Amino acid sequence: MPAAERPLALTLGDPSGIGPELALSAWRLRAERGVPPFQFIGDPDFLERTAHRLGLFVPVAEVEPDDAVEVFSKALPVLPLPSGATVEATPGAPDSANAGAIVESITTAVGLVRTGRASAVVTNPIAKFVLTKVGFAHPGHTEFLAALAASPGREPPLPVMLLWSEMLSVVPVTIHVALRRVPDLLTQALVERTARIVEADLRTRFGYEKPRLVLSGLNPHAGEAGTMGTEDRDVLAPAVAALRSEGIDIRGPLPADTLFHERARATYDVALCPTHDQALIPIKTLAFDEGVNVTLGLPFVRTSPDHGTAFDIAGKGVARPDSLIAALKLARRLSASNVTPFPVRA
Ligand SMILES: NC(=O)C1=CN([C@@H]2O[C@H](COP(=O)(O)OP(=O)(O)OC[C@H]3O[C@@H](n4cnc5c(N)ncnc54)[C@H](O)[C@@H]3O)[C@@H](O)[C@H]2O)C=CC1
Ligand SMILES: NCC(=O)COP(=O)(O)O
Repeated sequence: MPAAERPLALTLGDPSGIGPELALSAWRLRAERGVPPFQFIGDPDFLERTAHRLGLFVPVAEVEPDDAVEVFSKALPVLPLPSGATVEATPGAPDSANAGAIVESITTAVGLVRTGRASAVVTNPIAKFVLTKVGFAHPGHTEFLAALAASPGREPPLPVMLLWSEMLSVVPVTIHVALRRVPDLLTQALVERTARIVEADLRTRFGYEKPRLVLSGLNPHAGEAGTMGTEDRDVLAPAVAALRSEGIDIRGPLPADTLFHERARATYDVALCPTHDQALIPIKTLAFDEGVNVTLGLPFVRTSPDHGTAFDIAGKGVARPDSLIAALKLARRLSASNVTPFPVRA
């Protein structure tokens, strides 16, 4: 089935967070905002109760994956979890009892893409600590999806987190790790592998002819010639030189503090940053409602809103669906382009 005829697979996320209500809002705005057809993967009764509690009229329809697109104009299609797991959740009160359902929703979404019954995975936010508490071994979706994408007996692909918006796109080279571990993890090989994936995916998935990359420094003033830290000079600069010798358009390391003002942003398409917050603070400042988290380096398309579970506002009916809608629309666009899909299994 061509990607355009397949629904997106939208995961449950943390049911105590804002994800389920955002799914309801996105469905209600489907015509007005051009939201592509999606199916929510979770407990249909839970979603119905969520709509009722918020006073929203949203018909929820339990579907088989192949019926979701047809149903979407009339009702919000929900694919129950294959195990039959049900979900009970109090807004703003995360409970690890739901960890199984949260994870099953993600694995089911990937399975649907793998078998050609969904065009892409769109994830609702999860709170990492809720899963970690019950032994989940992955620090976030990004790393878990890479593990799910691994071929039997092979190393998982290196997943790359891209936060994308019309105004700015950024990539944290190290992702969900403590700051004190960054200098050890930030190797020349990691920078080079990350940049190659970014360059290739921006070209083949996003349609940039020759993407312009920059790399921000790790230390103040990009190390000030080695006097404020040596990583910029000894690790980042050699990585940039190697990548440039391969024909990749990348500059740096450049001081991080002057990389995100308007004139600087006009000189590149994506900024790679050594740490999570160096990358995510500028985009969440400039484009919190429009930003989309995209995992590059996978054999399928995965997007997500840029924000988290927002437990402080869950259940209050004030959460903005803009970033989820942007994530659904970008997933549709990327899955319609020339991506190498999973081999379709019968
Ligand atoms: N893709 C994912 O699964 C992500 C998950 N998280 C998780 O979310 C949890 C909470 O993280 P925080 O740092 O508090 O970030 P957060 O994004 O959940 O909330 C930060 C602030 O932004 C507000 N906010 C977030 N989304 C909003 C929306 N759609 N409309 C209106 N206001 C919104 C919240 O009310 C809060 O004041 C963490 O446990 C983290 O692990 C965080 C980022 C992404
Ligand atoms: N801060 C971004 C974030 O935590 C998203 O992580 P992931 O769950 O998409 O890996």
